[in-house]
This record gives sequence, structure tokens and C-alpha cells, in this order.
Amino acid sequence: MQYSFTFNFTQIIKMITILNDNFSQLNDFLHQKSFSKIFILVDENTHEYCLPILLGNMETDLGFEILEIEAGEEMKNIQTTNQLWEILTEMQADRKALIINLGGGVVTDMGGFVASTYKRGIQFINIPTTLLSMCDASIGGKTGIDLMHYKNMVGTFAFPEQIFIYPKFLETLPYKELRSGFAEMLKHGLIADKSHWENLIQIHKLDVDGIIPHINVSMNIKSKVVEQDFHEKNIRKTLNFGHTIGHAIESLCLEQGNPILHGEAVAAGMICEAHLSYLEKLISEEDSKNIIENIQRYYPYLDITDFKDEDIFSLLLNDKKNTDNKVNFSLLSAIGSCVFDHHCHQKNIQKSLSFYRTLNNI
Ligand SMILES: NC(=O)c1ccc[n+]([C@@H]2O[C@H](COP(=O)([O-])OP(=O)(O)OC[C@H]3O[C@@H](n4cnc5c(N)ncnc54)[C@H](O)[C@@H]3O)[C@@H](O)[C@H]2O)c1
Ligand SMILES: O=C(O)C(=O)C[C@@H](O)[C@H](O)[C@H](O)COP(=O)(O)O
Ligand SMILES: [Zn+2]
Repeated sequence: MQYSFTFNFTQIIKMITILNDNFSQLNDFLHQKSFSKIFILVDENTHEYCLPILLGNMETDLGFEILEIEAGEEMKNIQTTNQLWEILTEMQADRKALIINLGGGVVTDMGGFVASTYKRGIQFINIPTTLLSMCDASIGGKTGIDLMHYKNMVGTFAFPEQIFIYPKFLETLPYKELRSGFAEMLKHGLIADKSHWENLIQIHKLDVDGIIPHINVSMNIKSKVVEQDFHEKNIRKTLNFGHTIGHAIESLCLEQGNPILHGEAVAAGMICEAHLSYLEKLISEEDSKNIIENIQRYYPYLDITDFKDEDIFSLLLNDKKNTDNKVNFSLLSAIGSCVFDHHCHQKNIQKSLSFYRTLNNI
């Protein structure tokens, strides 16, 4: 199947190219720039499923090395980062070397971080291979790694030179991973575009063909927000809707050695934070129910019964959006609209967690 997207051109969108089957735009890019060497970062799955397609089409006289990491969030840490810095050093990567991040958000986050710090910064491009990285992780210039079980605690704001999207990579992506990326798309609709949300919830059976026509809308929403506020001083915080509580849940699962997918955590976080938006009188009960019931259609209940509220609160206190020791929530003010830097009543945060736990019985 041939996939095509249309874009409203913004600056970031101009950096995104949908690859032809022969990867001609990538080859043009490699010919036009004078890189000294190429390092291709993959994980074990993108090595198996995506690298053969890239190498089968990539035309360059430059030498290249493959850097492979194990798959999974547990690898997005300082140990792996250190290994990658060491390998680059041993292989004498210089400042004109290029890193190609071929993978999901773990590869693009960590590869971007390695590139933006090695020798104070070398160039990198992202070739996202998951839905989540195509419509979110690869395009906003946030790079980073987890610290202990705290999500993305160390990182940089650094743009890739280019982002090359090849939708056919999604054909080998497991269903759960597709669903994980879909959560970020739902978030884009909820914070910025009611019709995007309404179109997405019309998709009853999540599959690649059904989702692909909507990816460009998500990319546009994310790009427009990032362009206005790259360093997350204000409106970019809306992209964090569902993540304040979502990241806390993801972190606790990671700490227990039971990692869940980022999008699964965000889906649970969006349920809690939609209910919290209602408790804080920002949206109607009807809208919060609509949002919650629709998210529940796609995502199974996450068992958070063993997580103590105080452990969740302690993680909330370390959220990166916070200022003056206050937790700054990004909450919905309507379907398609989001406020940020909102301070909630402690009781309402507790109520939203208790509310989520009751969904277990439905
Ligand atoms: N920087 C940002 O703005 C941003 C945005 C959202 C999420 N994130 C981060 O992204 C990460 C999650 O990204 P993700 O969901 O892509 O996870 P991931 O990178 O772990 O990839 C998910 C799984 O799919 C496999 N995979 C990747 N492409 C495949 C393909 N084409 N076929 C078969 N298997 C494939 C991977 O090996 C992995 O097992 C989290 O760490 C999250 O914090 C960052
Ligand atoms: O691009 C952003 O800004 C986002 O918040 C997008 C999120 O989907 C993403 O998970 C991001 O990595 C979260 O950022 P963090 O600063 O809360 O770690
Ligand atoms: Zn996210």
C-alpha cells in the first residue's frame, strides 16, 4: 500500500520527510552534507525488522557502523548512554559524524541525547519506526534518559537535522505498541483539536491502515505547539496532559521491575487527569465521561491498587513542569483545549486516583 500525507507547512514540519520506497530523499540528504562517518543506532527489533530495509535502500560512499542496544525502556539509562559515548570515542567519531536513530522513542530519545552531548554535539537524524515515535517522540527535539526510575530526568533540547518517516515500518509493529502510540494521538486531539479526537474515536479496530491517515494531524499539532515554545516555558506544557500522573504510574511500574508501555501509562494518566479536570470544574461531567469511556474502549485497566498515594505524590513533586514546589498540572478546559500551570486541590488528586481504582470493577 502507498501511504501519503498532506501537511500544513510549519517550520518543524519542513524538517519531516515522508520517504519514498527507494529512500531517495534520505540519499539526497546524505549526498548533500559532508559527514565523516555514519553511526546507525538500532535496538534488537529495529535491527531485525527495519535495518535491512534501510540498508537495502541507503546509498552512500561513507563508512557506517551499527550500534545495537537491547530493546525496552529499561535500557534508556546512563549505563547504555555511557557505553554509546565510549563506542563513539573508541571508533574516533569526530564532530562531522552523523548518528541515524532508527527506532522507537527509546532509540530517538537516547540517540538524540548521546548525539547532542558527545563532543558537545554532533548531528543526528531520526528515522522513527513506531507509531509513537512517528507522531510524537521523534519530532519535538526533547532528548533524554531516565534516572533511576524517574522518567526523562536528564536530557537536552536538541533538534535532529531531519526526520524521515517511512510508514511501512509500522507493518511489523506489534499491536500493543501501535495502541501505545495511539494514546499520544488521542492526547493531541484532546488538548488541541476536537475533530481529531472525534475522528480517532471512530476507529473501532486499531490497525495500521486505519491510523495512518490521521498521523499527519498529530504531527501538525505537535509541531505547531513545539514551534511556539520549544523550551517548554508555557504552551508546550499542554503536550504533557496525562503525563503528570501517567509518568508517576510508569515510574512506579519501572521501579518494581514491571515496566508498562509509555502510551499505556499516558492512557491511564489521561483518565485520571480528565476526571481531575472535572473535579477542578474545568470541564463538564459529560465531557469527562465521554473522554474516559472512549479511552477505556482501547486500554485495559492498569492495576494500581498496590501503589500508595504518597508514593505517587512524591513522584508528582519531581515532575519537570513544577515551579515553586507546586505541582503544575496540564488539564483540559474542553475537548480540544488545555490549560497549564494549574494547581489542584490535594483532595481532588486523591479522588482522581481513587476514581481510577474503581474502574477495576467495571
Ligand atoms: N521525546 C519525546 O518528545 C517523547 C514523546 C513521547 C514518548 N517519548 C519516549 O518514547 C519512549 C517510548 O517510545 P516507543 O513507544 O516508540 O517505545 P520503544 O522505542 O521501546 O519501541 C517499542 C517496541 O517496539 C519495537 N519496535 C520498534 N519499531 C519496530 C518495528 N517497526 N517493528 C517491530 N518492532 C519494532 C522496539 O524494539 C520496542 O520493543 C518512552 O521512553 C517515552 O518516554 C518521548
Ligand atoms: O514533547 C513534549 O513536550 C511532550 O511532553 C511529549 C510527551 O508525549 C513525551 O512523553 C515527553 O517525553 C514528556 O516529556 P517530559 O518533559 O515530561 O519528560
Ligand atoms: Zn508521552
